[in-house]
Amino acid sequence: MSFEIHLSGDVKEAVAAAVPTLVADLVASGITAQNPTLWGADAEAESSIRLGWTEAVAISRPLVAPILELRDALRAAGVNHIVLGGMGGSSLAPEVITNTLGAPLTILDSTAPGQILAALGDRLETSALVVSSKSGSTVETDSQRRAYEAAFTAAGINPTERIIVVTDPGSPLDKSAREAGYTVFNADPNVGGRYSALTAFGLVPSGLAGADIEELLNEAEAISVELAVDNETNPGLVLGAAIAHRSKLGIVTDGSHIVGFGDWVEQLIAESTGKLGTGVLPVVLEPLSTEVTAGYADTQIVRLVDNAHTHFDNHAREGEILVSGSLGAQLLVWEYAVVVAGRLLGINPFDQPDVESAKIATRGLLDSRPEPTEPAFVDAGIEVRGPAEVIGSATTVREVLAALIGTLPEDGYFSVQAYVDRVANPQLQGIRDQFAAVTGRPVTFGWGPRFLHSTGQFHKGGPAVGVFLQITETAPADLEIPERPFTFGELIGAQAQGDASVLADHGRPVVTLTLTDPASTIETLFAAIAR
Ligand SMILES: O=P(O)(O)OC[C@H]1O[C@H](O)[C@H](O)[C@@H](O)[C@@H]1O
Repeated sequence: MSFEIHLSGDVKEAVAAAVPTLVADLVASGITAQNPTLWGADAEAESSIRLGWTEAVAISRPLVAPILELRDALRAAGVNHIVLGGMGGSSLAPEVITNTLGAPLTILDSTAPGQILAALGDRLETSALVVSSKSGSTVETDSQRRAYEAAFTAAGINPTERIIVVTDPGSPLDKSAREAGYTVFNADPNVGGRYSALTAFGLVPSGLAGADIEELLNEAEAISVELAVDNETNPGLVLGAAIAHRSKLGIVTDGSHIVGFGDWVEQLIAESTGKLGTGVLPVVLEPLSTEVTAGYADTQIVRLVDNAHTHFDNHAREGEILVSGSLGAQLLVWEYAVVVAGRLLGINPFDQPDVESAKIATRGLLDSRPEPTEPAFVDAGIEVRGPAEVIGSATTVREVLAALIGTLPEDGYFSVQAYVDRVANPQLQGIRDQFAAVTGRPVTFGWGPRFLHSTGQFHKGGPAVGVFLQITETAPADLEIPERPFTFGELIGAQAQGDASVLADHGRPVVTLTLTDPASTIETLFAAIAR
């Protein structure tokens, strides 16, 4: 079987109670037939143009041959390194696909100047860039394209031979890229970004990088009939009811062949469900994370394993969800499950009403260029900024972190948002485990600006129980964005500040720590998290 699910304990009971109604309401066949009325009248305008992913396998088949032809032509021209510029739904699927299938792909979903500089300095002579943007107007992706165009040109390489564009037909990027002479792949416009894994957005960069995309489509096809049938064992209905059971979902990869699934599914769940004050918070975890071993009443654990039934017999705990299956099947089952969960939660799983607010705040800051705010204090090279009611009389990072953690509500979560060069400072992610141990609550970690296109929607639109720690850096070097009035450093700075102001407008506590010398101050920061 290409997908298996195993349930036990109270989540099994919750699913048994919810699924018969979903079967009686013909939800599974309705999704497959692209019935836009399943999420209520308010969602209908959006859902009527967002269900194309249910037939993505059939629509994408004809793309396979041209992608493989281009891959071979690039290889013949000496290109041996594919870079992907794209955010959220335009890069998270290729990331999990290529990591799982062993095809090397450099993902550039950042505006951190150090990360852009490092990518530009890595095998430029033999690189090709895939620029992926559904809307064709995402500022990060546009900036990445500009940087590569300039770098290719400066190196004497014709950008039209090295830049490939994936976008919706008729987008601003579609028009400008065709005019510039780039190779363009159009995606199905009736599929939203986070549901686009099996469309051109998932397939073009993955196929160019060498992944077996035909097999991926076969894997998804193998589960599609099961997903369309209105019966109580339908995996989309069962998983959908299971993930809607609690307000937080800990996603644990535990011996699965799939690498990095959590980051892809995190966007799908957070953007689809986190709105109107409700939603399921995805928390990407490891088997030994505190959230898994401590077990919180509001946090459902789902384990991605390689055989759901034998794994349960051998390892898992009562009350967990276990899923196993091929990558192609997982992608499609989770897309069904999330829209089923959306129906159970009473929200529209196809919009992202709060993402725009951070973009507007960022644009405003880039236009008005306010004077930088002075830090409340500086401790050992770390500048501290935040609301007076949180900072209070604190004079050290340790004290301010304790004060911020003190604002966590009983049902809250702690969110770390690092607007930092992740390639140069990967160890910063380890801070998540430390906060999980000291807060006793679920902790999420996101690299900025990447997470703005993923969990950012939930932070603003979901239940108002998040507490936020921003970590920014004084980057060692900055980089111009060709023909733009701001640099990469100014852009990422405005993104952090813009999102902080929107979170504050939502009444959420946000403290910003700026590492003035990331290489040396990360250790200081780790030491400041009191145990
Ligand atoms: O593909 P693009 O249009 O560039 O969009 C990239 C991302 O932008 C926004 O943040 C949306 O909320 C995401 O759902 C989307 O994946």
